[in-house]
Amino acid sequence: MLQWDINAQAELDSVEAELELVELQITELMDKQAELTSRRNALLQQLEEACDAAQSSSSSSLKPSKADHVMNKQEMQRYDRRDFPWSEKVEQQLKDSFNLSKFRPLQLRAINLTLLGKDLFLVMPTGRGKSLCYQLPAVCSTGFTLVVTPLVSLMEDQIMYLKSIDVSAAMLNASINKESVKTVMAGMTDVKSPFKLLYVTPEKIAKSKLFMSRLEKAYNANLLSRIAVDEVHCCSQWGHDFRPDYKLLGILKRQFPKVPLLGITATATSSVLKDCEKILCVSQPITLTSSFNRTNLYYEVKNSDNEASISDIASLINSKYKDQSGIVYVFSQKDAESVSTELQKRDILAYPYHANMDPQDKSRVHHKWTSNKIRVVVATVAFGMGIDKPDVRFVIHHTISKSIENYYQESGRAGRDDHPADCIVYFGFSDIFRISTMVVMENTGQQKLLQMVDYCQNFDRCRRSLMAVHFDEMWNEEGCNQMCDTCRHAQDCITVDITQHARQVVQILELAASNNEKMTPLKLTDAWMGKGPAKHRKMIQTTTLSRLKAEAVIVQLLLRGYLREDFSFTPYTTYIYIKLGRKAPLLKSQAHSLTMKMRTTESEPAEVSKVHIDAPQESYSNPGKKHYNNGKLAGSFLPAHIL
Ligand SMILES: Nc1ncnc2c1ncn2[C@H]1C[C@H](O)[C@@H](COP(=O)(O)OP(=O)(O)OP(=O)(O)O)O1
Ligand SMILES: [Mg+2]
Ligand SMILES: [Zn+2]
Repeated sequence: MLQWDINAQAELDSVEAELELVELQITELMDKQAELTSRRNALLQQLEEACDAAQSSSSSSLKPSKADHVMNKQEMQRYDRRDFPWSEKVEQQLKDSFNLSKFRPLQLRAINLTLLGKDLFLVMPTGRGKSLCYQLPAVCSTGFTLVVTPLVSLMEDQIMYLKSIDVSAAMLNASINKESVKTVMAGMTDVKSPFKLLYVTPEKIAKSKLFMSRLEKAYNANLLSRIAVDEVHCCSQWGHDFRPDYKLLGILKRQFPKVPLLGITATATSSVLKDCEKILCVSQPITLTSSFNRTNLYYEVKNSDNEASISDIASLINSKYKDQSGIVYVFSQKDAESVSTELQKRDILAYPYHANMDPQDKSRVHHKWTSNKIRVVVATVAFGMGIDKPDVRFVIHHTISKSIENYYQESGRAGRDDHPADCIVYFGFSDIFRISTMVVMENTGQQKLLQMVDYCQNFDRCRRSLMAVHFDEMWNEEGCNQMCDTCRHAQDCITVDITQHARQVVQILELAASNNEKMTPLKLTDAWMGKGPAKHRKMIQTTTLSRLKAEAVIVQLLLRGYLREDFSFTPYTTYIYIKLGRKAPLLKSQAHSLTMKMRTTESEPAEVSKVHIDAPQESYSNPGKKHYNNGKLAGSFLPAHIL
């Protein structure tokens, strides 16, 4: 090869490397642009609402100009009025049948809107009383309300409750005998309406032609007064609990267009709701969303270390939560059994609950816990929808949830009585990968899991604000009131420069790749800490960080795209390896630096170099300019402990 060719090749390589860096920086900036645009739009909307408020207070009439589904707050308030033709009956039933003295936020508005015949999506936090929004209209209307519910146990609980307050209700599901099915089917077209609510599973609508034809008859006789779809997020595969049969529910609105539909959920982002709108064939429903913020819940994340965390959980239950009720969520059936045994050994009345138990055993545990005969249920996600015990004082996650939606829903079972309650997650490095193998085949499983990991590892922002962003809610800094560990212990965190650590990790992975070797998360951490096989330690800078901090750095690099997970499947198991992520090449630049917030309250002080508190999270400084952190030159290849 000519000298000229060699020079040209070298220059081409360097230009290509630089181009790649520029492209990554453009992607970063575009992400930032998207974030700022969405913030600007939110602020513009806020301003517009403030202007509307000022205008409507200066004129007595409400503007009728906009379509219902895009009404602003002030226009919506007209549906809180108590002078509708049905208002008197609604108030009377609230007190006499439901034994409640007043409405909670948004309940009256939802009830008025559905009684006006509007299609409605209602997004309200867990335990805030969504069921009343279709139960009360049902008793105030002629005919019956069809309620689609995902679980038989959920409908059984509701029917038991309605019976106890003398509201007639019926259900149809696979466990009902033929005779009862006949009676219910006849009741559907009986003008005397022997039941006000009819609960069915989505399968019934998707698969039973006989049922659909009875429904048609009831519709033609004006006896189908309303359709409520509970846990409506199950329609969308972007939601956290997708149920294939929910996808077929569009038939309801297509066949019964005049019947108002009410979709209900505690957890749905706006894109999930848009998807549900399409699937259910409702055009432009009004969406009522109440704040996701449960002000009485204290959110906290602790580091998990298997044995130690069980002892920690037990001593919390035996001290702070003495004689109180709670739930400990675990990852698997095996964990449910082993953790409950460990808690029992420590004198705690704890029972396991998981999907593989007999239905009778499940309802026995549920019932004993509800009636305070046992204190703690150690449960998998199978202990889910429909749990309505008001005085749950703690929900502890022994293992992280697989998404923020799941976590919000599971932790939301605490404090339904509005008294203070704690929601604690034990976050462990290896748990990320245990769950990863479980969700890898799900559409957005990996992305959702990483959002949950970010919730646990982020000491920069209030835990509530992270949830707010997730649920597209505008966040007001005062909304937390020190009711999360990040806000309460902000002084226990410092910003640390992890650039050198990141480079060491990348170096290990490069070395492994050159030896054709795959690194599991455990192998990688071991090699970096100078443990494990000697060949991994050759020629690499081992770290002086504690294991906990080394793991935290690796997680941070995963979250920010410097590392990525790589899966390998066998018929029996799934293996996870760590590989370089798309941002890893950025670390080649001396000017690139990377910081993260770490807790100082762990067993030893952070051994990494501190940086000025308001330094940027990641910076692309001018390569010609030196980048100083606390007087130290960042970006040099000195070993971490010297920095
Ligand atoms: N206006 C009210 N005043 C006092 N208590 C109420 C009111 N409305 C409902 N409740 C009670 C009844 C229930 O015990 C509890 C939870 O109601 P429920 O309808 O089951 O919640 P939900 O459907 O919003 O929660 P989930 O998301 O868990 O299903 O709140
Ligand atoms: Mg509910
Ligand atoms: Zn907070």
